[in-house]
Amino acid sequence: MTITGEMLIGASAHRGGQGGFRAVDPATGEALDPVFSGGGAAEVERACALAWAAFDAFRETGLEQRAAFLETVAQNILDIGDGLIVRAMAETGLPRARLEGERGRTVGQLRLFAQVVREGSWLEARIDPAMPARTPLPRADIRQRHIPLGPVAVFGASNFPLAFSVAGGDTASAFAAGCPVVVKGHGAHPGTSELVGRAIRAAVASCGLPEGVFSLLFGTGNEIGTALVADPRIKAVGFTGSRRGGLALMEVASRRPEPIPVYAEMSSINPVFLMPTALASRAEALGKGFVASLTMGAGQFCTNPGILLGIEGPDLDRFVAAAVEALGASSASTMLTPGIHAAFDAGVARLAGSGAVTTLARGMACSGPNQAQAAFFTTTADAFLADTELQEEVFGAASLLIRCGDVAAMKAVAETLEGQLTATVQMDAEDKAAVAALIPTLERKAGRILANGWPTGVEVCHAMVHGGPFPATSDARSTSVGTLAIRRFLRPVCYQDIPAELLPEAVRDGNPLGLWRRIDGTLGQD
Ligand SMILES: NC(=O)C1=CN([C@@H]2O[C@H](COP(=O)(O)OP(=O)(O)OC[C@H]3O[C@@H](n4cnc5c(N)ncnc54)[C@H](OP(=O)(O)O)[C@@H]3O)[C@@H](O)[C@H]2O)C=CC1
Ligand SMILES: O=C(O)CCC(=O)C(=O)O
Repeated sequence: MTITGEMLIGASAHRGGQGGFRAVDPATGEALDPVFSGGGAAEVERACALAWAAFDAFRETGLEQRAAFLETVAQNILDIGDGLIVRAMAETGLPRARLEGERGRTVGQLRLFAQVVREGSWLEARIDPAMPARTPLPRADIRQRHIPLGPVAVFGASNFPLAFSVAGGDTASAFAAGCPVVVKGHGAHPGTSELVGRAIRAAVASCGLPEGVFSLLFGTGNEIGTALVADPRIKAVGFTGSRRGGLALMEVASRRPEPIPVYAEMSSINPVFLMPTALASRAEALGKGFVASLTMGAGQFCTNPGILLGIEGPDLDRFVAAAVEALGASSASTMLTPGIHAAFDAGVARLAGSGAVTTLARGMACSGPNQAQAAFFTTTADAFLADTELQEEVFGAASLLIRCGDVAAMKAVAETLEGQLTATVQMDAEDKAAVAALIPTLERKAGRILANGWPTGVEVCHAMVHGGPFPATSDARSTSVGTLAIRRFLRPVCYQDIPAELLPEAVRDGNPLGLWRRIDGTLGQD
């Protein structure tokens, strides 16, 4: 498949009037062909008009047709072949194995949402039959199903060029809900984005769907993203990126005459609690495991273990010694973009320059452009509690160990943390009581609590929560990974005394879709 540098607006490919830009191979600094054109207000207008025109037809597609569409997108992405991986490697500096794995996750995610669509419980059909003889007042016939919100704006993430980008979790869940999608592709990997965009567009055509179900826009600067979120036909936003970017888009969304929900996944430092018995029994293994999680993908995961908490003493010292050794032997890795690399270096310099922080180790020296050396720091619980800046995420392989006096001090630090995507406890059986005391705090702080694992690597499944209180996300009631992500793009509609022939199939008598429905409060397939 050829990469042309055009935007994909419905069925047409389009060169925008804004300045052109090229992707950069972060490993070499070389600009890659072709030149991509950036769009502006005119392209947003066209894509949103098409998305709106497609909405009513797309949202009433049969469950089977919509599921088949998701499966066709998945197959089309696979059919691009190795060219997709090669282009993504050049645009991101990420290694082949990681990108092949990410492609598998992306395709698997689309197929999982196809199963969800077919199964239909996301419609949450409910029927409270009329009770004409009820006294003192009769009850009307009241039925409910969920419908999609409308066209969704999706911002591709820099750090997952496939799984959180053009056909990533936000797009898959919005399509599953029945929402047309307008993607603002990330400028760091436009070629990868175009290839995947063309795969989606081909699926739209071959599945007989209206062209406005999908568009892909590019643009440097904030103009196009702002215009997209402000467009009255956009009804929700999916975003993964910086706290500043997420907050800016939330502001745009809330100032609209009709404010809309923004589901932004932004900033998380993912605390790891090293409980005393676990440290005593396996400090060295924990030190190595921590460094493997920290340095994976140059640390460019929002689930990266950015702080650790442990109790002062010889066991913690053994952990530190093992981590220092492993981190010192870790090679410098290419980061995704010069901007992300510069932000990492600035964040590391900020920590290294803090009077309250000691540098424990740095990774191996850099040997090419945009490479980052992993960094491991330590401070005390008191210093951490006194300086809120120490909580700021450093995106990349940098982590801060907080030395605590006892388990109570660990809990005190946990209480001051901002919202998190994850919280991890490393525990043995003897730590159970202390962990039980910590869990209520962790539940209030994080979307996912893990024991004896590492937070990087999110399973795409039904029970996953990749979310959490602000600033991990803008809406703690949601997840951006896993099948529950579909809920973000749905809303309930109630039908009261609507004639049978006008009711949607999901709530008709006789259950023509064979759904699980709640009838007068009881779940069943009647
Ligand atoms: N926690 C996480 O999951 C992640 C955090 N990050 C953090 O983000 C930093 C920058 O990386 P990046 O991935 O580019 O994230 P950004 O938040 O800077 O950008 C993400 C997307 O949002 C758009 N955008 C950002 N700000 C605005 C705005 N004010 N108005 C309109 N659109 C906007 C960008 O468009 P444009 O490029 O045109 O500005 C881009 O398409 C990293 O250094 C890191 O700190 C990055 C990835 C994941
Ligand atoms: O750890 C993962 O698999 C997902 C991380 C993520 O969502 C992110 O870095 O944006």
